[in-house]
Amino acid sequence: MTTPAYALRDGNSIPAIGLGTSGLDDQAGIDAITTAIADGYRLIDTAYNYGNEEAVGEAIRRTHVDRSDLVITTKLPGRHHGFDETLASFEQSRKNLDLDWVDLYLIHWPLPRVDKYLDSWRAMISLREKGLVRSIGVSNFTADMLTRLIDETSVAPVVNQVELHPYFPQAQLRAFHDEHEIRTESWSPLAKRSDLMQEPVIVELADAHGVTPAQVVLRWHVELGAVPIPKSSDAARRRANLDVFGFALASEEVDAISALSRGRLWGGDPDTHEEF
Ligand SMILES: NC(=O)C1=CN([C@@H]2O[C@H](COP(=O)(O)OP(=O)(O)OC[C@H]3O[C@@H](n4cnc5c(N)ncnc54)[C@H](OP(=O)(O)O)[C@@H]3O)[C@@H](O)[C@H]2O)C=CC1
Ligand SMILES: O=C(O)C(=O)[C@@H](O)[C@H](O)C(=O)CO
Repeated sequence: MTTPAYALRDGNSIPAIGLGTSGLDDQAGIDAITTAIADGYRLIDTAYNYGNEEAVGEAIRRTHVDRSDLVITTKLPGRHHGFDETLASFEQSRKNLDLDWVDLYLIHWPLPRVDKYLDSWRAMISLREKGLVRSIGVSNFTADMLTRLIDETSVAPVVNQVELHPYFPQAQLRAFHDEHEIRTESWSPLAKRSDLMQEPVIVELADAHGVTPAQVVLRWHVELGAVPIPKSSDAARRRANLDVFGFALASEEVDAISALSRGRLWGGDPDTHEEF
């Protein structure tokens, strides 16, 4: 199954859907990620703080898919913000993954109180110039934080990975992304541990299109131009999550799903949330 891809502002590309790996650890994680790649996933999302970069690296070694066909994302943890600290942290992630390069490197959380994300961004620019990272981006950044990065360095992130699902559509931030050629990536795209899959509008659209509620939700992300990275420990559900390019949602159906908006599901306000 070939997944469509989007061109990024830096000349690279990103698949239109990826695999989230938070919680896919140890041998079970290796097996899940290896199977997911064999089933067609080409974008794999991990982070230093997930503690599974080694598992992702082992899955890449086991797969028969060419390394250059994969987009591997990892993220800088909050405790390693700062120029030199970022360079050292990246090197640790690269060794954990056992890769010659990382395709997409993100600042995991901005930590504005610490106020070192600009130093880290400058370090990430240098990593890209050295060819150790193909693309650089951020996660959980606000429009004001993105504007600061652009104004101070003239280098815009190619991606901002943010909490995004029908309960939290982030229309204003997505509009800012579109205006600045920043690709929106959706974390927790299925609004894990919520009642989203039982929402009547989701169930009715799933019946109308002959797909599952989760496929309706993931197609909603695609219609918005966002890149969802759903995580599943189950092979059948991972394959179903990937299979969302054989149908479309009309604009009024997209709007009906977006009307479920009610705010963040967790306390992840970028201006105050701190993860180190
Ligand atoms: N940058 C950041 O700050 C953050 C990044 N992330 C990234 O986003 C990824 C995805 O987000 P995550 O928080 O894991 O949650 P998701 O929104 O992807 O939901 C995952 C949950 O949904 C279930 N699920 C998956 N597929 C289906 C399906 N087809 N039908 C029904 N249930 C399904 C999974 O259960 P099961 O496994 O049993 O299928 C799991 O419990 C993470 O793995 C991580 O990579 C997440 C949070 C923050
Ligand atoms: O999973 C991630 O990448 C995270 O950053 C999480 O800790 C995230 O903050 C979350 O799950 C919020 O509930």
